[in-house]
Amino acid sequence: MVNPDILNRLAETLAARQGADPASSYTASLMHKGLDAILKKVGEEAVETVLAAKDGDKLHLVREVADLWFHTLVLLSHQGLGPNDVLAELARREGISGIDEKNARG
Ligand SMILES: N=c1c2ncn([C@@H]3O[C@H](COP(=O)(O)OP(=O)(O)OP(=O)(O)O)[C@@H](O)[C@H]3O)c2ncn1[C@@H]1O[C@H](COP(=O)(O)O)[C@@H](O)[C@H]1O
Repeated sequence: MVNPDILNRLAETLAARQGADPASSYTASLMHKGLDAILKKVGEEAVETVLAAKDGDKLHLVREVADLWFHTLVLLSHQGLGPNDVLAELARREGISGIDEKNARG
């Protein structure tokens, strides 16, 4: 299994790209273009993910989801957020669903 720390390492790299010379990297260039350009990429990658899922090629799907995750991480970083904010929300929901299951069982 791949070490999940990759999300935090990538987030640190993305934070370092904020304000860097746009000519120095893809991420620095995208962040320099601003929120609308980042949102456009997130939308494109979401559509490409849907198309990959429909074509039945699992490697293609994994690569498109990686592109989508990467661009959502760029979005989070641009907004002063990071993967831990999303993981905390998922953990909170896991707690909620645990409570719901207990209630459902009576
Ligand atoms: N994980 C990624 C990553 N995933 C996807 N991409 C880029 O996202 C783009 C995907 O867009 P497209 O498929 O539409 O390809 P494109 O035509 O080149 O994109 P556009 O010019 O149309 O925007 C490609 O340029 C990919 O290289 C990524 N670019 C960088 N990273 C990581 O981010 C970190 C910082 O990267 P740099 O900013 O490049 O140093 C490094 O650790 C990289 O590994």
